[in-house]
Amino acid sequence: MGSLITRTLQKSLKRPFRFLYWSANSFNHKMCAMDSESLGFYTGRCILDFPPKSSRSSTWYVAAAGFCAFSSSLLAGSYSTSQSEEDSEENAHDQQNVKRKARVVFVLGGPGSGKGTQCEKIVENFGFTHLSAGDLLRAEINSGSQYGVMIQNTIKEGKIVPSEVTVHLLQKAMNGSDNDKFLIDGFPRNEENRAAFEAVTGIEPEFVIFFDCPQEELEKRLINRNQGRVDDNIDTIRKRFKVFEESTLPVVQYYERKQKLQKINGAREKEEVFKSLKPLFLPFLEEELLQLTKELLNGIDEGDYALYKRLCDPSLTAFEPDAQGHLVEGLPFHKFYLDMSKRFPSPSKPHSQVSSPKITFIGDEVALVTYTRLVQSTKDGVPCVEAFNETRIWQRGLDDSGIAVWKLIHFHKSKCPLHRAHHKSKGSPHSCKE
Ligand SMILES: Nc1ncnc2c1ncn2[C@@H]1O[C@H](COP(=O)(O)OP(=O)(O)OP(=O)(O)O)[C@@H](O)[C@H]1O
Ligand SMILES: Nc1ccn([C@@H]2O[C@H](COP(=O)(O)O)[C@@H](O)[C@H]2O)c(=O)n1
Repeated sequence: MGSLITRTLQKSLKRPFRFLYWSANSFNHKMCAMDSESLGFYTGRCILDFPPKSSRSSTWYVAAAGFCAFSSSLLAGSYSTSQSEEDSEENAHDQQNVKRKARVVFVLGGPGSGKGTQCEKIVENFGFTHLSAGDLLRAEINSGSQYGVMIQNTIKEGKIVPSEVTVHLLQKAMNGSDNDKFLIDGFPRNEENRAAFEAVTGIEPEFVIFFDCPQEELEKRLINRNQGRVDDNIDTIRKRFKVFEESTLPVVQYYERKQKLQKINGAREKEEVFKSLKPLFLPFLEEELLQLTKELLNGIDEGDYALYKRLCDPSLTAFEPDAQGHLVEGLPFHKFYLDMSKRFPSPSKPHSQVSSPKITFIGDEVALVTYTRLVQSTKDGVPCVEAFNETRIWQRGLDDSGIAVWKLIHFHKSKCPLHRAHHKSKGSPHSCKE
């Protein structure tokens, strides 16, 4: 086990290091030391108490980081495994990490500040997956986990569960999701949470939302929440406020210093709060629509009618050069061209690129994507390029299973005038229609 930890740490750091970490295969509060130069690994040497007396202790953060590099190699499995299992888990984990890099937004605020309520709205509108650290911990209790009793007691006391448990649950949930955009709610609750998450996942949040709300309002909301939570009683609520001030506010301040904090007044009506959140998430939506448009153009280049049908509304309307000034309705007109390109492929597949895109929203459910499309291909072995101005209108609606999806409802395509200087120069790409 020692060599696995040392290898894992060496691999991720590539420099000599000296680490402290706490024992991760039990909750016996043991701190250990490790030194990469001597490859020494000293277990059982108690250096710090757990939990730390001062949550600001820098040694403690180093300890958290050390532990996290260790626990990352144990991602999905149990905490005690054989050497070969460890190796394959390590590889599997590496592969999962290289598969994609998740983008994360942390959502913080006092207990009852509306984190869960607003996360639901963000999920509906901006395609994020919501991971509530509290919900994951409660699910762990209900799953009959060996840590269930410890988690239950910690929550009842309004205290913070050891980071190794919470980070493990978060990372498992992230790896089990097809999405790459996550709203992580109620996390990081303290500096150890923050350091552990960063060390294990290597992910820094895009930004951090902080709902600011006076305590009297929070207390009122929690007393009225009525969800049967063991911590929604006045005793635990007061303890949670204290933990929030002592442990979570320093994290909020950390992100403020890093200019990643988005402070939102959470003491307003739910809809008003959400209005302030929307501008923060619009860039993600713009990116999604641009990706969708590129996927569609790629499908057209490939002659992939199945993909075209999936992305377009059946009553799609279009103005395009091939329709000679007529408004085309429905998909059959487009199917003809896509089938033709499949049946009689040109010697070189066309390749479309999007230039100077601009995205405009009309309300929450309609977006215009305007750009110049450059289509590269070859004609008689000579590279040629055509340019089109295109506007595509996407509308969001629910699919058969009630999931929000964007569909193309209209497009307008017109050919750009030729660039004289460009197509005269010998040897450079020229218009296909020359
Ligand atoms: N802006 C608001 N105005 C009034 N009530 C609200 C508002 N936002 C949320 N609530 C209500 O307050 C209660 C707590 O909200 P919510 O569960 O979203 O808070 P939270 O921050 O996730 O809490 P916790 O940290 O305890 O999980 C809920 O009953 C919710 O309906
Ligand atoms: N990072 C976290 C998050 C939560 N907890 C524990 O769960 C309780 C409830 O959390 P909510 O986010 O649902 O309010 C919280 O009071 C903690 O006891 C945690 O330990 N670490």
